[in-house]
Amino acid sequence: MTISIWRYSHLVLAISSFLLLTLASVSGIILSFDPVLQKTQPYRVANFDQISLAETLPVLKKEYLEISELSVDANQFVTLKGTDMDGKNVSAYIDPLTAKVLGKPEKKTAFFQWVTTLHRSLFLHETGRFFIGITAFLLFLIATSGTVLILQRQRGIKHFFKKIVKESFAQYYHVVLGRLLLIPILIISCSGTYLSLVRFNVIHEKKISHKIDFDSLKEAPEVKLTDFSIFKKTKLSDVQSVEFPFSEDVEDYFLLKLKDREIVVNQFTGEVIDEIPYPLTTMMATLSLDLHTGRTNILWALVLALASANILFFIYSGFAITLNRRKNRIKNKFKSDKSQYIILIGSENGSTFKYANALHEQILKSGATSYVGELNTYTVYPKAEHIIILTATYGLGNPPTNAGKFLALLEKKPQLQPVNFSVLGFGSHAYPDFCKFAYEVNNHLSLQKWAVPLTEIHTVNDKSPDDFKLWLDVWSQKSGLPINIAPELLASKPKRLKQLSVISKTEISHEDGAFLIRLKPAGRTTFTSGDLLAIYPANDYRERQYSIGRVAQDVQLSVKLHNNGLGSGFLYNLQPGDTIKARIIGNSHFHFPKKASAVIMISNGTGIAPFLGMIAQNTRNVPCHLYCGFRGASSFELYQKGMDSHIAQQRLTKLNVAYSREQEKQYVKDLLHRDGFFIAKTLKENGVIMICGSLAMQQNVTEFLETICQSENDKSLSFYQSHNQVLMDCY
Ligand SMILES: Cc1cc2nc3c(=O)[nH]c(=O)nc-3n(C[C@H](O)[C@H](O)[C@H](O)COP(=O)(O)O)c2cc1C
Repeated sequence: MTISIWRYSHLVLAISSFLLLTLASVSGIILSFDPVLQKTQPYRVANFDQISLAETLPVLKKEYLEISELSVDANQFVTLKGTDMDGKNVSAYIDPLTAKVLGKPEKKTAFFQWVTTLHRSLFLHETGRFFIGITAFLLFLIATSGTVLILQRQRGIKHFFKKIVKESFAQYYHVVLGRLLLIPILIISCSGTYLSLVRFNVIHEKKISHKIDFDSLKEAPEVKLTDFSIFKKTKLSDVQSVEFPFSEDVEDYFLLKLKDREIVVNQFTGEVIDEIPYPLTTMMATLSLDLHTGRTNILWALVLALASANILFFIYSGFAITLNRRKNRIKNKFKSDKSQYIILIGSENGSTFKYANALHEQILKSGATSYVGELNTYTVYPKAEHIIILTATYGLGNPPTNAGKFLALLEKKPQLQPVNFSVLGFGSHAYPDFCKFAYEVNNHLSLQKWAVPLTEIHTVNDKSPDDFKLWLDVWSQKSGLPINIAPELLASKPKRLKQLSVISKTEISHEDGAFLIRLKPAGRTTFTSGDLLAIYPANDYRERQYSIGRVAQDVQLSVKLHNNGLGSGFLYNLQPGDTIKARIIGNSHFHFPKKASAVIMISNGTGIAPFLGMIAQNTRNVPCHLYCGFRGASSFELYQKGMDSHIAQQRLTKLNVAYSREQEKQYVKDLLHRDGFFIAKTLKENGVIMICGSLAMQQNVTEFLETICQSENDKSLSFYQSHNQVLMDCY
């Protein structure tokens, strides 16, 4: 609940300010180059920070007939206004040590003036300034609500800078850059807000006025300018300006405007007549201006440019995240206890929502009341006439995470009236337990007294819109609700595909055939071993994923050729030189650990693929132990040569191979039993175990690990899993 309030506030603030924020950011980026360009001009003298007023003023007095003011700007360029020895007016940058004229102060270029006005007031004078002020304050609120969202996502301040799980490009960089640029953005927004508050007199800046007792002013003892102690101790770098006495009357004086105070100095004796520190409001306004414009420091100006550019990225990525969420959002017009049609979804990666939402919208269009929810929210629906369940299957025929509680809820909460039900399973024939969870749901429902089967269970292979349509036609006919959804509306084309060319492919030498294929991505692509390659063999919605081993700069896949296998058949038929389009999916939870005392890799069959790359990439020679299982020695032949060279180069410390159909007829699990003590010790000493291969092997291995962790280390397996010491990628 609280997360949605913060998220909602973050979104509302962003929507209400994004247009002005875009203008302010674009103009802000341009303006941050103004101080950079100014500072490259050659008017700042060497050792500026060391020069005192006692050194410079006498020199200037000697070289000029009259001086009215000396000022130092944010670039530390010194400007003199006065009259030269020929009686001509001077207003120029000067060298404070030699009094030489260095150049003429120039006005801002018309372009920078134009952008400054846009940035400050949108050319709308005070009204524009008001809106810009509000925008700065909204930016502050957006940054604050964003920080709270990151804190909630990371579960506390302690984990603020911990790894972010990459769900999508927009989400990942929105959070990562948000954390990085939080401070500059807070500074930009706070300083902008403060300057606006001062401008509109909400914060009142008190003017300084000096009270001078003119009767007490003395002309003696006359002291030379070089000996004025206040001039001696005041450095030019602390000065904003020095106003010179108008005449030689004792009532005229030097007025020093420093960074933090104003000082009135007797022109004859050098005595400090009056000294008033600036009020806090003035100091804050100067600091805000320095921080908001970057005028005092090139590096800070560049940070401001970067932060402003990132505000533009946040606007883009924020909207991309929202649109993505809205796409799969559940939109309910009617409450569940008022609806005739109840659609319940079991989904892990969200694609099933699209089908459920399409059905829901069509039912609503027909004039009936419909409600969509997740399977875990199952309850009693007093007005329900139909329950329609659309669910995916994961793991070894397991429910998706939003459906894990459904079967228990079903037993606990019987419906009070007879309700028709229909189950549609989403799955893939690439997995041995095709749509298993959907079948379980269907079986359990059939046993409920209140449940009336409306259709047979149907299944959708690989998100096929045509399969969905087959079920929809039957359901529509049986329910008497005429509903039509064109399959084209549901078919989504894969996006952001990269071109890869085939470098080499091995042949299959035995009936248990696996082959290695190496592909080179076109252009620069960042990926590493453990990432996934998604291919679209039929150039449609059907996707097949393979674990990548990165070898040199290439993608290497180890693929088992299945009879009529869509993906494996497609890859096997490729020839060197052919090109394919595919998507590389980052899989950061299964990368070779950056820090580990040792790594134990466990695989069976083609699960060895990512490890082949990781071992080849192990140039730091982290101790690596590979436990891999195959049917027979001929299956391992494909990898044997590579392994020998890795051992010779110490990239692999020890190789352990189990053959299930030959020699001792062992499984990987048996090798692990043999080395149980070593495995427990590796975990205890901060080593990492990586598992890749079939889910059945994963189940066996995790059972063994649970036992050995308890008996040897007195810890549960989940302890090591939560410390990223046991990483799995099984299918
Ligand atoms: C890691 C993984 C495991 C899967 N396991 C199974 C499975 O055991 N049985 C099955 O029929 N489909 C399996 N599938 C396929 C999904 O159920 C199918 O793609 C479904 O349409 C995904 O729906 P969702 O995007 O709503 O989660 C699996 C998919 C993945 C990525």
